Order: sequence, then C-alpha cells, then structure tokens
Amino acid sequence: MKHRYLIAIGLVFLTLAPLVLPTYQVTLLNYIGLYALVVLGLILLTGVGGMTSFGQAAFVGLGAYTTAYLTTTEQLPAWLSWTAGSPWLALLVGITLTAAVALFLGALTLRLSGHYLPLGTIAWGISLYYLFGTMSSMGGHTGISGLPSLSFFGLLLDKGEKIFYLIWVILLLAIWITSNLLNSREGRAIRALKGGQLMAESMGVNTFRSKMVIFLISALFAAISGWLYAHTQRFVNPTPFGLHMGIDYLFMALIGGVGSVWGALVGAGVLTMLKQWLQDWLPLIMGSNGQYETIVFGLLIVFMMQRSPGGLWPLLVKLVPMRWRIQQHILINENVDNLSRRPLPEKGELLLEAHDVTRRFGGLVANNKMNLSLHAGEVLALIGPNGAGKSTMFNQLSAVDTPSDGEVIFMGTSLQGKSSRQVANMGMSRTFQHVKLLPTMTVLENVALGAHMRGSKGVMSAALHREREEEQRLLKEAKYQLERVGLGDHLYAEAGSLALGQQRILEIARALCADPCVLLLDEPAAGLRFKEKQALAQLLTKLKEEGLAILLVEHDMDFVMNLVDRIVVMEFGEKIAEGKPEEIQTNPAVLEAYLGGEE
Ligand SMILES: Nc1ncnc2c1ncn2[C@@H]1O[C@H](COP(=O)(O)OP(=O)(O)OP(=O)(O)O)[C@@H](O)[C@H]1O
Repeated sequence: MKHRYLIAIGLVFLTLAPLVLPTYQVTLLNYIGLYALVVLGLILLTGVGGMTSFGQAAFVGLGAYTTAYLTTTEQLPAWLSWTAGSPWLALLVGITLTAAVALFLGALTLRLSGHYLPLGTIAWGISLYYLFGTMSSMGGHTGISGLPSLSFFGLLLDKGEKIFYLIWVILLLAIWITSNLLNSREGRAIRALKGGQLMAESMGVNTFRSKMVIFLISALFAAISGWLYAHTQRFVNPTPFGLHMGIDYLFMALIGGVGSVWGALVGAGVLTMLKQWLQDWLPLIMGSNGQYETIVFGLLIVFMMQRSPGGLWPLLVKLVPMRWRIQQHILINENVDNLSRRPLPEKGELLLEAHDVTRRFGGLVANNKMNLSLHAGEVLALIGPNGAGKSTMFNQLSAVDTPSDGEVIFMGTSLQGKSSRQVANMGMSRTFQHVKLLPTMTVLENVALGAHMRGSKGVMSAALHREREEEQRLLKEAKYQLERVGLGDHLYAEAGSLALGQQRILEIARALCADPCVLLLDEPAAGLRFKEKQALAQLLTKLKEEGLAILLVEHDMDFVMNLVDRIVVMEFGEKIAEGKPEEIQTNPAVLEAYLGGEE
C-alpha cells in the first residue's frame, strides 16, 4: 500500500507548508487550492460528463459577490437581515443562490447538444460578469472592499497562513467527495454520459438528471471557491470572474488532465506557478509589459493536446513505479445478499407485440405494417437482407424510435409516448449493432451499469460512501453475469482492450444485469469465433429455458437456424415470411430475397 505513503507525504507537506514557506509562496498555494476547487468541478463536468463549460468563473463570482454583499452592507433588506454579516451564513445563502441559478441555467442549456452548450456557457458567463459590474449595490466595476476575515470556532483566519488550512481542507474534502461519487452507481451513470445518451438511457439512466447533478456540483464547488477567495482577498471586483478566467480554468483542467480528479490539482498548480513565473520573466525578455503569458498558454495547450491529450496527470502516474500505484481493483464482497429478481412470466406468455408498425423517413417506408409477437421462453430471429428495415424495427420495439403508424405493446402496455428508459424499467434490455461501451472503464463497471435500475442510493449517499453495501450487491451481480457469459477472467480489464466479439458478449452481460424478461440482441454473433458462437448459443438456450424471451437480429444463418424457435423474415420494410427455421429454409419468397431465386 505504498500509495498511502505518497498521500501521507502530501499531507505532511500541507501541514508544514504555512509554517516553513515564505508568505509569498503560501499565497501562491492558496490560489492553487482555490483554482483547483473550480477545476475539480470542471473535470467532473467536462472530463467525465463531456460537457464543455466556459462559464465556471461566473459561479465563482456568484459565491464571492454574495458574501461580499451580505457581509459589508450596513442596512440589509429585512428578509436577509438574519444573515447579520456572518460569512458562514453568507456561504449558506451563496450555495442556495448558486444552486437555484445552476438549476435554472441547467434546465435551459443542458438539453442543448453539440457546440450550443459551450456557447450557452459563454453567454451566461458574460451576462453574470456584466451584472456584477453594472449593479451599483455591488460596487460597479470598482467592486466591494472591507470584507471581514473568516473566523473558525473563535480562531480568526486573517492571514494567508491561517486560511490556507481551511482552503486545503475544503479542497481535499471535495476531491474525496468527487472520487466517492465517481466510484459509485451514480458515478457510473455520470460516466455513461460519454458513451452516448442512447446507451445510457437504455440502461435506465436518466441522462438529463445525471447532467444536472454534475452541473450543480461543479457550480457549487466554484461558488465555495469564490466565497473563500472573497474572504482571502477581502475585496472583490468583476475582473477575476470574467470569460477570460473561465477559459483559464478550462486550460487548467486540460493541462492537468480531465481524466482524473488529481488533474485539477496538477493543472491549477502548474498554470498558477507558470503564470507567475512568466509574468516575472516575459516582460524582461520581450522588453515591454503585456499579457504574453496568455500566448504561451495557448501554445502550451496546442502542444499538450498534440503530445498528451490526457494532460499531465497520466504522464506523472507513469513516472511512479508500478508497485507504488494505487491498486485499481475493486474488491467484491461475496457475502452480501444477491439483488432481488423480478418474477419471470409464465412460459408461453405473450410479452411483446407489434401491430401494423409503420415507420416512414420522409418518402422512404423503412417498416411497412409490420406485425410480430414474442413469447416468454422463446427465441425469435428477425432476419432479412441489408436495408430490409430490421434495425428500424428493433428501434420501434425498444422505444428508441416511435412508429409513424401502428403500435408496439409490451407486457400489455402500449409503448406510445414511452421513453427507452421507461421501457428498460419495465423489463426490456438490449444490446447494440455498433457496440456501445465505455472503453476506459473496466469490464466489471461496464456491466454493473446494466444494474443501474436495481439500485436506489442517490448522490448524497454516494458522495459520502454511505452506499457501500448496495454497491457491493451491484458489483456481485455484475461479476455473476460476467462469469455466466464466460468473461469471468476479464473483470478488471479495460473494456476497450477486449476483442470485438468479447465486447458484444459484454453487452449481453450488461443487458442481463438489468434482470430483464425480454432481451433484444442486435447481431450478437457478429465478430465471434466458432467456439464463441457455440458458447453464445448455449447461453441463449439456457436463458430461454429459464423463461426469458429473446429477439435477435442476425445475419449469421447457421447460428440462427440452429438456435431459434421462430423466424420473421423482412424485405423492403415488409414481412415476407414467418415460421420455424425448417419452414423458412424452404420458403420460396425467402430464397428469392436472399439468393435472387430458387436454385
Ligand atoms: N434515421 C433514418 N433516416 C432515414 N432513413 C433511414 C433512417 N434509418 C434507416 N433508414 C433507412 O431505412 C432503411 C432500413 O434501414 P435499416 O437500418 O432498418 O435496415 P437493416 O435491415 O437493419 O439493415 P442492415 O442489415 O444493413 O443493418 C434503409 O434504407 C435505411 O437507409
């Protein structure tokens, strides 16, 4: 457990730093701590959640201005008079206000996709900056001075050396909370955002909620940093909360490494020190004053993105001897209870029906009056030449897409207006034609994502690690499903390192982790070797015998003919045949479609 020594050395350094370092360097460390808190939120938002924000500095400003206003205004409005100039109560107000603003802005912008979200963050970053500068009660562009120092249980934190401890304790706490969150059921849902909305929703993840959670947390980290900043400086004006600083925070995240919480510390540290150093030296070298450091930062980012897109943290990790690195393996406690299972329907019970399902894309009719049914304890194959409309049908059946006409009924309920998440909750689970995994996450965690709906502990429990028992049950289930599909030897491998065929099997394990009664498999045998196909066929037969209903779209005819109970054949969006494998093999319409005529 050598990494514990590294952490201990870091803690000893932090404890001694204000006692032994000159004031100037302690001030620099304070800034690093304050910036790192904001960057940590950005890592969560941008690095983990894949949402770029230029507007974090505005949230820092919100925290700073709230406390500046509340602690310096002589005559507060009556409804705020209870804060009585207390910085701690001002923090409470700042957090509440930031949460309200973040929820409002999140509701407006988080549904935006592509470059609209970053543009939205620029817009609110600029707006809040000008709001601080124009409101006379906020001191306009001159700002507000004379903020009180913080005091903590009677101890006045009026010097950099004293507030240092508060800044760093809050930062380390935030890092701990963030790491806990990421290594939990909620964290997996957040990490799944990068694997695409479709996959995450099909696993039962409410992607909008997950986005909102990290947006809120990152805004709160920024506001707390702003509160600390205001009482460290004891003065605020709009300059440090503008778009320019928003971009600097993003630079810090990128340079430190958006893939790890520690990247926040590295990025904030390197850029703060570099900025200081460049501001001292560049004017001497260039012969005049100017913001040359910004140019150097720009070049640095370009260089870093070329050479190490993951930032500095992964490079630093590589420098640490292998035996000192943190053991990544998650321990699975086999003694915890199994997750409860849903009762499977009686064999033969009708589970899924398509009634005259038609899907038009403009003038193209991809599915035309398609009818099919799927019963508990059977395997049904949907086959047809390329472009026949199988995937489109698959999407209608799993509520990823909505029929133009007709309807799909699942367990007696129409799927009209239902989301794929709701359908997943009702007991339908699926795999994808183009594998959708989180390649840098372990095989075990990828599969545990499938069990998302079977856990209930929320963000607070996760952040404080109060959900360990439930987490162990989820991981135990994931391990069981992986062993069941034959991937038990790969639990801790990165999912992206598996062969394509194995990745498909992993998707089946993930789907099984959801405890479905209907399993939809999109080309499960593609890319599998002969033996793997045999193993898959055995697994599907066993699942069928247990009472699961399985629908698969597949091109491998040997695999289909030896496995399934019934086949529906499509051509040009229509059903041209339906029956047992032996009937389909001799059906003239099918032979015509596949071979261009009977031989
Ligand atoms: N979103 C879409 N917009 C427009 N046309 C689409 C869309 N999705 C599918 N199509 C068209 O619908 C038809 C059926 O496509 P689909 O992908 O369902 O066929 P498929 O049988 O699954 O083919 P393959 O076996 O190659 O996967 C094709 O002509 C395709 O181009």
